[in-house]
Amino acid sequence: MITTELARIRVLPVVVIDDPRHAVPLARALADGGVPCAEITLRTPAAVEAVAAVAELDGFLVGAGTVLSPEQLDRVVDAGARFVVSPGFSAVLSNRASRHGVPAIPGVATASELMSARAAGHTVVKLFPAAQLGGAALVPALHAPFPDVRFVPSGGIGIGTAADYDLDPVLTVSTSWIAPRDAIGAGRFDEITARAREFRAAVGR
Ligand SMILES: O=C(O)C(=O)C[C@H](O)[C@H](O)COP(=O)(O)O
Repeated sequence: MITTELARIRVLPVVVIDDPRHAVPLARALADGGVPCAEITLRTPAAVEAVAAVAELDGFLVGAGTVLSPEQLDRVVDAGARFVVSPGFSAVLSNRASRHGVPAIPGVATASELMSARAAGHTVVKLFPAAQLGGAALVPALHAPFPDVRFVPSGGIGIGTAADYDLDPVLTVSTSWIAPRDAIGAGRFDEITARAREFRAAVGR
């Protein structure tokens, strides 16, 4: 199962790719650092091509992020995305993902949003933007009334706070800290491998 794989890897790098030719070296750099997965955000025109390139790699789990519309969802699933992530919850996206049989991880920022997502069948949600909402303390607070839910905290989490999120209800920790956009653009893949290793060590297990 995808969520089991994400939980095992324990870190989900969020990446913004400007040039699709960077996608495969980036994926290899992350895997070399012990983090064989990525969420490629649909924030650049290169994103769908980047998903398709990385989907060809054995042993690498690629998802798409910043999925805002059903049309985008169709496109990334066609390109080979194995899971989709959104900053918020949308029933339309949720239905579309189920139709494709692809796991969707919607973002929630409040208990009400979590109730909507749960009513649509989601038991894995992204907690976004985690740091700005109050940080790691939010996880046990929201987990108490929703013990069946696991969280993917995302937003403002860097190496300084990564260890705070090493909590049982956390499925995996999402961060753009590992692969900054400028490092990808400049081809500093060794640096990305080192950051992957460092962040992975910080979230434990
Ligand atoms: O829009 C989405 O679907 C997203 O994926 C949002 C990202 O999870 C965060 O933007 C990552 O936050 P930073 O680690 O602070 O950069």
